Amino acid sequence: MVSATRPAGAATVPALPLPPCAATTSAPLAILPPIDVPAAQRHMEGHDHATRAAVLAVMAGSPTFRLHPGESKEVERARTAARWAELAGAGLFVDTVAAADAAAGRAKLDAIHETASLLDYSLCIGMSVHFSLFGGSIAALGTPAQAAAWLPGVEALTMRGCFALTELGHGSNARGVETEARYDAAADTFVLHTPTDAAQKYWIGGAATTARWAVAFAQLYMPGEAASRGVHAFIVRIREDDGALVPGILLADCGYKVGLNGVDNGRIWFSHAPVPRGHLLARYARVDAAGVYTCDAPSPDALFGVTMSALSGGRIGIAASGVGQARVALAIALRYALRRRAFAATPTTPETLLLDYPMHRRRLLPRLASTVVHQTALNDLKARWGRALSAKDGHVASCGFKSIMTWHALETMQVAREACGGQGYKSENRIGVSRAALDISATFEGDNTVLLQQVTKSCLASYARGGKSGGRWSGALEHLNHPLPLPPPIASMAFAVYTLRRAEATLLPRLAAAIAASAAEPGATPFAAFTAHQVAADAVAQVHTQLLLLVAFMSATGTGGGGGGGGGTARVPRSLRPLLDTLGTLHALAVVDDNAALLRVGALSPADAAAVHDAIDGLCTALRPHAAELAAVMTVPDFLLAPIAFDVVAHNSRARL
Ligand SMILES: Cc1cc2nc3c(=O)[nH]c(=O)nc-3n(C[C@H](O)[C@H](O)[C@H](O)COP(=O)(O)OP(=O)(O)OC[C@H]3O[C@@H](n4cnc5c(N)ncnc54)[C@H](O)[C@@H]3O)c2cc1C
Repeated sequence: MVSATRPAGAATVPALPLPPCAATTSAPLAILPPIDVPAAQRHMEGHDHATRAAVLAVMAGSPTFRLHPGESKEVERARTAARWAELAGAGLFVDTVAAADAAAGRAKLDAIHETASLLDYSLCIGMSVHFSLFGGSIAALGTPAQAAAWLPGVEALTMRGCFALTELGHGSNARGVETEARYDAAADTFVLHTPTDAAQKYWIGGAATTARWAVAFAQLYMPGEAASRGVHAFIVRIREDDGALVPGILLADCGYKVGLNGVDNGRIWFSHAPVPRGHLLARYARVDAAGVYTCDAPSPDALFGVTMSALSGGRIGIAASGVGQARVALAIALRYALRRRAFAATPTTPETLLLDYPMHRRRLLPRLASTVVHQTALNDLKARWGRALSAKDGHVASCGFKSIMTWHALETMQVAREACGGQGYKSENRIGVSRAALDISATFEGDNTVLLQQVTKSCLASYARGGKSGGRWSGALEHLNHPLPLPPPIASMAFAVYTLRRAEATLLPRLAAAIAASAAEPGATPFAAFTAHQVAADAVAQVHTQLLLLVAFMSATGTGGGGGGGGGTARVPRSLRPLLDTLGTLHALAVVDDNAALLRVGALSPADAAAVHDAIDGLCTALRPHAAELAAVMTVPDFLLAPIAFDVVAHNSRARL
């Protein structure tokens, strides 16, 4: 995607000059002081700025990182591998998964994955399967001795791994995987076996060609026992270092996908494959030299919960890649809308810039505002992860944020591609191709719909706990203890918080009562009782997650009155407050406008709904003069944009044929 009309790649994020045709055809007054773009870009990046700059420098400086859409999966895989090797060659992975300071190592890795994802989602996912899922499983589920033995090889890429949880027959219901690990006391090994074709491991990133090792999840059977001790994780060699097959392992390629073809997803069958006893990741459950099994969790179900929640940090990475790609799409679409003209009022007047159409602003600017809010809330979550956040709150936030943010990103990319018209459909203009790759983010690392059920279940548990303690609720449900105050002004974040809380105060007790009534029916199970009310449960999760997001943004930025009790980091420079206040308000209005449940439960009156709807147009119009700066706030270097973000006519000139 090298273009004579585009600037050569730059290692740092440049300030975006206002294009000459960005003058408005109508001229609304600016509501903000000039935006402090460099400060806003640092805010969007959040952390590890030097690492991000180093990744960008490698990407900008190497022909390996130029884009070539439409290649075969073999060529794409080879290119992804070459890109990964160049990043490794630049020493970027030193002090990541094997770092003495695990939190700093994780933050550095996040920065590398997020920056790579701006260019190539396959590169991001290939790396994150190896480092965060394979290495992350060893770190989270292994003993300190296992971590010390294996993580240096993971970091140095001498122990290439994949993450083998999903089976053809069991994806979302990972607890139901059928792969067996039977402990053989005489040989002091586990024997891994795939009992049926439905139990083959499926979609395993890296398994088709690159991985030499897998963390494989299997039901553990101890000698003489018919019942499984639950799902356990094993480190299994699936190929020799030279790529040769190993006995007992059969591997196959998943073939072409809708996108993400730079990742070699594969299938794995185990055929009575022996695995040394010391290769069971043994932080929470173990078999000792005498063949005795012990587990720190009270039941196989509890062990599964601990095992999966240890991995929930990976969902934050998926959310972050989504937000990053929404930023790229918005930067491209906004810049295009500041150059492209269509229709004139009279034959003698210039045609109108796309961004001077109210509808065009309405499609792009609320999404841009939400993208900034999501990025801020995510940066705040990462800063608090493992420190000022309980495991339960982290799990809820990671499930909810991943779902809302990846759906938002996918819709935003679709809108951005349409906003660029036919040019948006051209591969070289990136948005559609990136959207196809990102599409999978809605269903992997936890299917979004299923993840939102986790959010609701946690809300229901907290609600029941509060009820049992005499109607005293805590944490995110603390607002249920107080009557709601008078409604704040409509064009404010506080109004959205007020409205979402009103809705939650109705939806959650109503759902709890409905599930309790179903559970009291003869022969009912907790599963059936919850399932009967899944649709209402989804509305609770949507409202709860939007609240978490907005409150996190307000407390992390000190805007909108602080947001009522979020544990945010509030470190943003003063110069950014007006921008963040305005974008936060626009996002808040859009959330209320989009959520029909608020009207259904009477948390929002039809008159207020109409006022919210109109206020969005007002803010979009007012932000119009800042559009070029807002495109720069998306923090995408020029070399990661697309030809349509520059002079599309020059790029397509006859002279360049
Ligand atoms: C490109 C790609 C890469 C992947 N990489 C890996 C990897 O490296 N390692 C790995 O282990 N896995 C990987 N996966 C697998 C991925 O994690 C699973 O696809 C995911 O968990 C969903 O499982 P499933 O595909 O079986 O869908 P299903 O679980 O069959 O879901 C299908 C649909 O049913 C709905 N549904 C399911 N249960 C419920 C319910 N209780 N209530 C309401 N609706 C429900 C879901 O919302 C979804 O829409 C990858 C998948 C892909 C496509």
